[in-house]
Amino acid sequence: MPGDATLVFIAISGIFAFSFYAVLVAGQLSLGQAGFAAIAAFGSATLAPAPSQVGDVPALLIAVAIGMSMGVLASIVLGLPTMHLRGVFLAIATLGFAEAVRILIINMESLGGAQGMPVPKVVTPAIAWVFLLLVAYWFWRQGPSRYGRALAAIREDELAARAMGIDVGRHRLQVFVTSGALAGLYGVLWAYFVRLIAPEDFSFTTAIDGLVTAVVGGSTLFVGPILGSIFLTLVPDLQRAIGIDAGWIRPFLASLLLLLVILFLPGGLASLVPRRVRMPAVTGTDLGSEAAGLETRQHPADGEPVVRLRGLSKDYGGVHAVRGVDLEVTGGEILGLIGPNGAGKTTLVNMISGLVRGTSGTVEVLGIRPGRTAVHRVAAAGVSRTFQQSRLFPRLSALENTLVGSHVLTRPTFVRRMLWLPSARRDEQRALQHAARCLRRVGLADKAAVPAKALSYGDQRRLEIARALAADPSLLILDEPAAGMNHVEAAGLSDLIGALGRDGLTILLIEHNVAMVMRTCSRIVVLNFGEVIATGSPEEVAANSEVVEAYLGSAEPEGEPR
Ligand SMILES: Nc1ncnc2c1ncn2[C@@H]1O[C@H](COP(=O)(O)OP(=O)(O)OP(=O)(O)O)[C@@H](O)[C@H]1O
Repeated sequence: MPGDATLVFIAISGIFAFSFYAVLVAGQLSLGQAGFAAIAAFGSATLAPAPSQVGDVPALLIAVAIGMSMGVLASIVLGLPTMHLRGVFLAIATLGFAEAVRILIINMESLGGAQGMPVPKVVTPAIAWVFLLLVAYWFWRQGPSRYGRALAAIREDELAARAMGIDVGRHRLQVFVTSGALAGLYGVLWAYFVRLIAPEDFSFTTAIDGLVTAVVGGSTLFVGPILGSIFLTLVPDLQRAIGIDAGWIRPFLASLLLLLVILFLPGGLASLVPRRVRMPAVTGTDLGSEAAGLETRQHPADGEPVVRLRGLSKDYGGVHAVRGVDLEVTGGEILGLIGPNGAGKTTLVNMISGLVRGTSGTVEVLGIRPGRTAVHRVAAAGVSRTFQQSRLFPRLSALENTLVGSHVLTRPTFVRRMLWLPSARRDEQRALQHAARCLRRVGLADKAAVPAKALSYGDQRRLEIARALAADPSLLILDEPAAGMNHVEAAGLSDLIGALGRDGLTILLIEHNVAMVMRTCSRIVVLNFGEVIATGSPEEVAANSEVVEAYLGSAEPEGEPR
């Protein structure tokens, strides 16, 4: 049976690991937690009333409130200027912050300098574990909520998450602040347990310990940090039990484990825990938001303008990718966009969905101005898309991918899930049913539980469509959805697109499979060297000599020029 100190260390290292987990679930690597913990530890020890005055538990609770608030404040101050940084750049910037805090504290006489300051010992195993369980509860409820899924989507593919209507900047700051609050909690619990806190307690190695614990335990399932902490805290105990008392063994083992986990078990120990994906029973096939009981969306009526481009151009240095395109797409149209490789098709739809800003000209889509409006707002307005190179969330199941697609239609559920309110369950159930219907519509109902990365290429293309459909879009943009599909699959896809069009959806289809475009679209626009060279019905376009010369002339016998 582990001793009291071991129990406390497991709990508080677990909390510290959760402060890394909080950001890792959103794919963010930050190493400033030791700095937040130091600010919270020294701040609360200085400002909170003494336990002898107000009692142990009240003193600790006040210290926790002070420490966590300081962690939140510090993370906002650090987060605002650094949130645009990604990957290793954010890690370096936050590490620099933590070191600056440590050096500042060493030089502050009032905080005891390098010697540190004494703090009364108040934390017991019971107190530490109550805090750990509260934190674990938070992440348990967060995981399958709309917020938790949005974070997982950001981790898997930030650009695709934006295109699904997720406000990536806000979510990244939120997890950073959560991480600051938890690091603050860790700092206070540490201070009120070890009796003497010193700046060295919050050094670079402390941060690495927390990170290793989170990564070894697993950064995609909430039990990960607890597993990691139990494992790594018990190593010294085990060493002592078998009579090896060398101090280097724990850091050595931790580093070795980190290497092994990264190489062979990227999901950490938590990935050994089996996960369930519940496929809800589905009724009906209507994919509209109203039918799904989700936020309702008003689609443009037939003939109403959906997209209006005026003199739209995009230059990349000397490359004129798109030149002076004028185009209107109206409600209920299935518009095909064809042209040779490099003609500017993807650049054009990137401008329509707001991913790329035009060099000149105007874009108006569903009453908003993509390029001047954040990508997630364009998605929220009803523009949904697939990508030329599949951009699914690889480690999420097909059902979860589709649920993320419904982000813009669903209401937040995290806080209500924490409070166990029935309305949250109801909302989640509706979202699940809607997602399941979208999967069924594209023929993937039996693949709901399969991670996107394990699907066949054709299924991945279909899943992208299901994910885009889940937003109940007013404009659906499909960028080469049939690429890599065989003739039978492409014909099935063409039927699906036709059926969606008959349901009133406005669709913009980029495709090199000309036979499919001719069969599916009501109107076709042909681009060549960034310019529109023809617009008209499939028959008109097929008969246009300029189009035949620029593109169709190179058609292979089966009608699939590349
Ligand atoms: N980010 C970028 N930076 C520089 N040049 C770019 C960029 N994106 C596209 N281009 C160039 O713009 C031109 C149009 O590219 P785009 O991908 O839009 O064509 P496309 O018609 O979609 O081609 P494909 O059929 O091969 O997908 C090409 O010459 C391409 O090299």
